[in-house]
Amino acid sequence: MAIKYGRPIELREVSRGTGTAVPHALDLTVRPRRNRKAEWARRMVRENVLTTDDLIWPLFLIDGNNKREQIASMPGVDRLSVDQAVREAERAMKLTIPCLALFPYTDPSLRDEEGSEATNPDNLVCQAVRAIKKEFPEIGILCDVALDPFTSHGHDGLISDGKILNDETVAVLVRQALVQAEAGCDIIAPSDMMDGRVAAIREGLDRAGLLDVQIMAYAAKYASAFYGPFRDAIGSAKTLTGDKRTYQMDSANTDEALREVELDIAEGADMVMVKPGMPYLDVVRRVKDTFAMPTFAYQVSGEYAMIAAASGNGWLDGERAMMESLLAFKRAGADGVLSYFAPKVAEKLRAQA
Ligand SMILES: NCc1[nH]cc(CCC(=O)O)c1CC(=O)O
Ligand SMILES: [Mg+2]
Repeated sequence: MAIKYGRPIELREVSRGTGTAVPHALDLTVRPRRNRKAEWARRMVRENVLTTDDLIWPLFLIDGNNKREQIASMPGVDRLSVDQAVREAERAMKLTIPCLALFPYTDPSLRDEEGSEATNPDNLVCQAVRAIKKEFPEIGILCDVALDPFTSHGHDGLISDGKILNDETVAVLVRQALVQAEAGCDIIAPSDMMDGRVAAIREGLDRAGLLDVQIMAYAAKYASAFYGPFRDAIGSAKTLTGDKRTYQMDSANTDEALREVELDIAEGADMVMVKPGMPYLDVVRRVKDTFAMPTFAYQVSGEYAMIAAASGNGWLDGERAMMESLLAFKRAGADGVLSYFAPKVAEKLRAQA
């Protein structure tokens, strides 16, 4: 007897010989629709749920006071001055969103070839970390580690003769991670895709006595067209020369993602991430099944923009598409999702509760 999904499928071939009392009814023993017949029944058999605990909310920062600047390619998302970011942290607390992720728009006058503003202990990100932690010590803060918000060329690393220098970049990333951790950041999230940076950052943190600072590695990060609106948001789209394909992954590969994740775990990552999200759900599933690590997905700016734009044009029910897109990450095995929809989702979940 063939067993498929643990169920003896030939049983239903056996004639019941009893028929049905209803005229024209098919003689079906199994009718999957029974379990979908009412809201209570659907709730009862539901396999995956999305909660506010699954959300990490990325915020964009800008210098100034009481300032909110719209980002054209991300309708509904603003760049925020530090005081406004603190207000959003308060909103996150009320909505029980566990963690914020911070990304700076660096003033062009502060960008240079080496991205030196990245290691300034008083840069915008560090200011925001301190300000948020002062008022809301209970909320988690994740800081991205990479040089692209700070370099004049928009790349994540140092460049020489048009080449991204791996090991020299890693040394700078360690210093960037240290200033962020010293400002009070809880999770260091290297998004640069240099080889060996997780081990180097772990060692740097440990030597500084920052033993409890976690590392969430952007372990399988692909060279993607879906980062476009993010690069508008942090102001690197116009200055970026070339592309990032010598360090970010080729979208054709999944075995390579497993090797990248394995290395980052061996180097000391506490959590791993797959990015982008929706076009890479197969990778999320493979990573979760292979390593059983806390696994996150980043629903990136382009994914947000697609849903927001279609919704703005009346082509999609934006709220339903948002909820469905986030539940898909849970189904694929993700433990959580970085999403620009985080506050909207949390509000929706609260309204449903
Ligand atoms: N290294 C920086 C970084 N960190 C997060 C994103 C993208 C996030 C998004 O698109 O929402 C990027 C962009 C990039 O690698 O070019
Ligand atoms: Mg790697």
